[in-house]
Amino acid sequence: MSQPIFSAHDVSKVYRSGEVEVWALRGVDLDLFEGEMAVLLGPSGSGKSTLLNIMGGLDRASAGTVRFADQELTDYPDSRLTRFRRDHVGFVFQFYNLIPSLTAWENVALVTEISRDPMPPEEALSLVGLDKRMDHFPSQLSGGEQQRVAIARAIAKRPQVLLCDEPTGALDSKTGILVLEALDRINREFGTTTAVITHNAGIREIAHRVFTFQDGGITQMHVNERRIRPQDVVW
Ligand SMILES: Nc1ncnc2c1ncn2[C@@H]1O[C@H](COP(=O)(O)OP(=O)(O)OP(=O)(O)O)[C@@H](O)[C@H]1O
Repeated sequence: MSQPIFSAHDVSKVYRSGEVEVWALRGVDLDLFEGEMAVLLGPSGSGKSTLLNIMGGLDRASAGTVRFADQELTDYPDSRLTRFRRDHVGFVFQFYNLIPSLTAWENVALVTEISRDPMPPEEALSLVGLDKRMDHFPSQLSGGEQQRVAIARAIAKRPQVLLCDEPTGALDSKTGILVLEALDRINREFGTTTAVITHNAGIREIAHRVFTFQDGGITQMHVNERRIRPQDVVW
């Protein structure tokens, strides 16, 4: 770990609906270092997803700045933000958003066809342990396997950053651990900077650093002296 690849500085986000204002983020600072695995914890509504979406270019801050490497994202027009997202960021969400009528291989190929320097879909699927399931449709796969297809789809374009919002939220412990193993492997082998939002406090121990959110702010940052392997996570 050396340089921050992401720097969010004094980021606030206000959602307005008529007279009502919701402050989702209140002046948050967060750096993510190249190659780091970060876990974001905190109660529902504390602002975790909002910050991840802003860093990944899916949403915009109301105030503050976000930098990625040497790019200042804050004032990018939509077209440039879309390009940044496409070129550099992989997203994994709680629900896998696979296309049901396409096989695992085809779901991944959809992304590799429009990427600049992708790995072949079969390589991405092999990295998440699904080399034997490439021709299966989502309905023929378990929840954990579908999530691993979603991870393969996210990493196939070789993103520098992987942003994961509750990737194990819909999974039991056994399949959840397989999903964490896939994320851990990609982080270690490719040095992909990875941020994982979770409600499962046991997962914190696989991270280099753990950020705890409360009421739209980060109230604690903890450095793990020793990271544990996903298979040793106590669910
Ligand atoms: N589009 C929106 N319009 C209005 N309010 C929103 C919107 N998106 C989020 N919020 C509010 O912003 C606050 C932060 O939401 P956010 O989803 O970032 O929290 P979170 O910590 O990720 O929660 P969870 O763990 O439940 O996903 C919440 O009060 C939420 O209701």
